[in-house]
Amino acid sequence: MSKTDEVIAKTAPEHLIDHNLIDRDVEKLCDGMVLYEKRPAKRLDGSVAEGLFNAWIIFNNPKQYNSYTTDMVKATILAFRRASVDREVNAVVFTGTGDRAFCTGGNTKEYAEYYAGNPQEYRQYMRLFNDMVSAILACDKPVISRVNGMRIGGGQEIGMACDFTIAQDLANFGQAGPKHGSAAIGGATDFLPVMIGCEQAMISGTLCEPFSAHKAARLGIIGDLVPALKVNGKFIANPMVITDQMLDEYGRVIHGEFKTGAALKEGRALLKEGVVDLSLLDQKVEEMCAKLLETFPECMTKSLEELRKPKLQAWNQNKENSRAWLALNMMNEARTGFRAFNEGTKETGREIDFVKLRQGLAKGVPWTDELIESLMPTEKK
Ligand SMILES: CC(C)(COP(=O)(O)OP(=O)(O)OC[C@H]1O[C@@H](n2cnc3c(N)ncnc32)[C@H](O)[C@@H]1OP(=O)(O)O)[C@@H](O)C(=O)NCCC(=O)NCCSC(=O)C1=CCCCC1=O
Repeated sequence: MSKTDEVIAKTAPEHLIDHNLIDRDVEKLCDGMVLYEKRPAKRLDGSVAEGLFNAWIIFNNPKQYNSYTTDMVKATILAFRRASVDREVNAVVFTGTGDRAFCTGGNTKEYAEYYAGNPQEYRQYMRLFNDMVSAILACDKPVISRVNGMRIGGGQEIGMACDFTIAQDLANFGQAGPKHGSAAIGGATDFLPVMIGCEQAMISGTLCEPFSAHKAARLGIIGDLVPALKVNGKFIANPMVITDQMLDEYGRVIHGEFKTGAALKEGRALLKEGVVDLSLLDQKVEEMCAKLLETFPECMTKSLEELRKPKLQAWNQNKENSRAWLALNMMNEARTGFRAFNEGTKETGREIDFVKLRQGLAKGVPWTDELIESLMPTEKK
């Protein structure tokens, strides 16, 4: 027994007060669609730090790209609270099941089939959503977004609320809002300008064009990335993205941009040949957890509190107005856009004809059920 072990044995209180909010398994709140696991924390040399853990909060809805349902949002709030007050927890790893998606945001089926046209219900949902973002930003432990696959829409928003992001390099990032009837005001419009500057934030928050993990690293949205594709037993960089060239012939930065034409075709073929292996991602995440472990805990929490302020201040300034606007928007554009995504298919497309809508609005047509119905992507475009 070391000297410190002796002191611990002598001075630890017999009874500890539990500061957790509710004493129920997170999994039970949402049919196992959010998992909460305590995994042994390790030192930098890889040895287990006995009695200490990292809390893994895992979205487990892979068939719907780990989009979150209302029950999952509730479970996530409580999971973050649990990790925040657990004395044994060093860091939180926030991730999703599988290798396709970290999270693609709110569950569009639920949006289309329950919340569409029901603003008072969506306002209540948005209370929960806002609490989920706030729970991440208020967690007393450092939060790492382990990006196992695409991080889109609300998924990108909750990802950006985290303190660190480590991604596998096949993952894409971006917003979905204005294409699907929403505005990216669940955190993106607050965090993006702070993280990547106003111009890039504007591009991401309005145009909804996905970008690669390599570009995300270049822009500064993520802290680190690792390769995930193994071809013939060897890790290679995402073959659908330009990773071996910085500039094009005109001096424009192209590193991290998606390949096009024949190069893209080749990249896709290579992707099919390989297998996705997230072991390097886990290694990097463990390494980050170990670095965080080897620090003073209260100084760590204070540093987090201070460094989160730019994000938190923007978020707190806007979140209530955003909630109210999003609720009312469920009467028309969200109602239309999320229904279109939910009812459309790969064949019909999952977006409305935006020009047709704009042509109607230019003539002053009101938002009627008939208008919405006419915009659904039922015919082949
Ligand atoms: C671009 C995509 C993320 C990926 O496209 P692709 O790779 O072509 O896959 P799909 O065939 O589209 O999807 C595969 C299956 O997953 C289902 N899916 C995907 N995303 C969701 C989701 N968010 N909710 C429910 N189900 C989802 C999809 O239906 C497919 O299943 P199927 O059985 O039909 O084969 C693309 O999937 C995409 O654009 N997804 C939707 C993104 C989105 O609109 N998210 C919501 C954004 S809004 C939001 O998150 C908000 C947060 C809080 C504030 C308010 C707000 O709006």
